[in-house]
Amino acid sequence: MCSPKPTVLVAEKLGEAGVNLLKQFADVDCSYNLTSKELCTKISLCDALIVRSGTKVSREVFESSGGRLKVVGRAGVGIDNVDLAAATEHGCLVVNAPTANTVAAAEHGIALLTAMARNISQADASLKAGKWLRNKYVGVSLVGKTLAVMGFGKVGSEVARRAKGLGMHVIAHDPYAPADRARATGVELVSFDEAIASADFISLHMPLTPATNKILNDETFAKMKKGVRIVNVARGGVIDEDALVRALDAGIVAQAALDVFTVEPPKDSKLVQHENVTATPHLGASTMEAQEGVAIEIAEAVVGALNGELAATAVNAPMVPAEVLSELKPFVALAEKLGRLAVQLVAGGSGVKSVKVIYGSARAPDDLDTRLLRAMITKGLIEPISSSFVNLVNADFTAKQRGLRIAEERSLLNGSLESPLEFIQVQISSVDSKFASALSDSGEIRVEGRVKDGIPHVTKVGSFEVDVSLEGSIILCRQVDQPGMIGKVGSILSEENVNVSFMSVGRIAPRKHAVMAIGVDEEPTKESLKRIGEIPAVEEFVYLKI
Ligand SMILES: NC(=O)c1ccc[n+]([C@@H]2O[C@H](COP(=O)([O-])OP(=O)(O)OC[C@H]3O[C@@H](n4cnc5c(N)ncnc54)[C@H](O)[C@@H]3O)[C@@H](O)[C@H]2O)c1
Ligand SMILES: O=C(O)[C@H](O)COP(=O)(O)O
Repeated sequence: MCSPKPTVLVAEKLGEAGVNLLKQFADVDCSYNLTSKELCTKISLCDALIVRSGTKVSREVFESSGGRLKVVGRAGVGIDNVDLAAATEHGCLVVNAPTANTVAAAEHGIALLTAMARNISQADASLKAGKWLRNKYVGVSLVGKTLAVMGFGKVGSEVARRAKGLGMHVIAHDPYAPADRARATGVELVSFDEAIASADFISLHMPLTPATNKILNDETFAKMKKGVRIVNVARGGVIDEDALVRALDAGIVAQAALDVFTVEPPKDSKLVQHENVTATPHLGASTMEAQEGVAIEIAEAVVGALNGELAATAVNAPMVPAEVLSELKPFVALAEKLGRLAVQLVAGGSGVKSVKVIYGSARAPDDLDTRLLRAMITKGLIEPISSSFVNLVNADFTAKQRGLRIAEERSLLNGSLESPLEFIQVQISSVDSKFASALSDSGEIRVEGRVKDGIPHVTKVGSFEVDVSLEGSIILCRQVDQPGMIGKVGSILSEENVNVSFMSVGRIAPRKHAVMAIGVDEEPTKESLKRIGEIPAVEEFVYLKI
């Protein structure tokens, strides 16, 4: 029998508090040191995967999951070991734990900086080998020296603060960091060339990206002060390691202290064995405190994501602050239902390519983040007509793949600022409709909805005003406006024991055309729908599953 609990595969050692937290909610499989093949085999039985930096979560892993894998949790910061594009394409959310190991990494950076400056590891090894070499291991002082912090993010800024406490003159290079935040720490932001040319010590704290890959190389080493000292607790790949060996041999770089390597564990020992290199095996985040913190942070994020909550630390989906989310929640449901409604009004054979969404709101345009709403409209539009599973993660990607363009527009209203939105309107252009009355005067399918008492309602179909809650399914029916129509349709449905939850009639003028919208709790039989269609005044009707 299938377990009702989700299964979480923990593929690398995770702090006990995190594992315990996961166990309250899921079946937890702690299997370490899996080969790629073993991971690919296991993953098809798992709903979530938790890794640190030692596991490559490749495209093959997502493909092997057969769609079951919903969340990858990275128990740490760097997500360069996770194929994010593949995760997004497979609708798999990637979350990380970005803050719990910041201080540990910064402390390790400072530990390497000071250990390198005073030859601690070399002197220790020499003493343990029975030697007493006091002249050989004379170090350099830190006070008054210039430290260039490359990447002034969470770790970089903590390193900067600590280095200032050691009496160093700290400068930083970070193209995206706000200058006032740096200034508040007493750090001047400078250009890349200025940073590397003026530094006595360089400490690397940027992520590994195509732009930072091998950012320290033969050319950049040549621009540095002779005798510069380098610390890397970021990612090995930001340094061209062969070039670093050459720079060390040439004396351009006097010393390096490295916690991270291009390939881990490093295959080529030339760098690690170099006598001017102090090396640790990627220990930046490895303190008891940081690992417990990271484990709890990632376990909470993974459990939340499996419960359908939007993760605050999502890496490949919009992060929506909790207060914004609670405000938007009813509109999220409305958005999806309007998408479902609109697409079911399209006649077979018309390809849906162009959709316009209008958000009616009294709030200023930049006060409404529509990414979540757009994703849910996309889900509503695509899921009823395909086998794709669409979520917040892959909505934009899936729409693009299907050649579906979604344009968004704001309609600025004068109403109350209390609610984030008054209405959402979805238009599908250049298609035929199976319910001609859903076409607006300008020819596109048009449905509009509002939230009333927390419940989504459709309030306009084509040019007709209606009002039906979008809770079950609905029948839209156009007829010549005349007495007794509600009764006739209602009695056909009641004969079939179909409960009518809501009914509303929108008409252009008395005794002209009207559109009746009927909400039903059960699915009417084909026969009863046929009988509704045969009522003489009924001109067209459609049954839509919401
Ligand atoms: N050794 C470890 O165990 C360990 C532990 C934690 C973090 N890390 C690594 O440290 C690095 C920093 O982590 P963080 O938490 O501070 O990340 P962060 O995102 O808070 O900071 C990274 C900073 O780098 C900047 N940046 C991006 N591109 C840059 C470029 N081309 N030049 C200069 N700066 C650039 C960003 O603007 C950002 O401010 C990451 O690579 C992370 O994986 C390693
Ligand atoms: O990116 C990180 O968080 C650090 O590199 C730590 O990696 P780890 O979890 O493998 O120690």
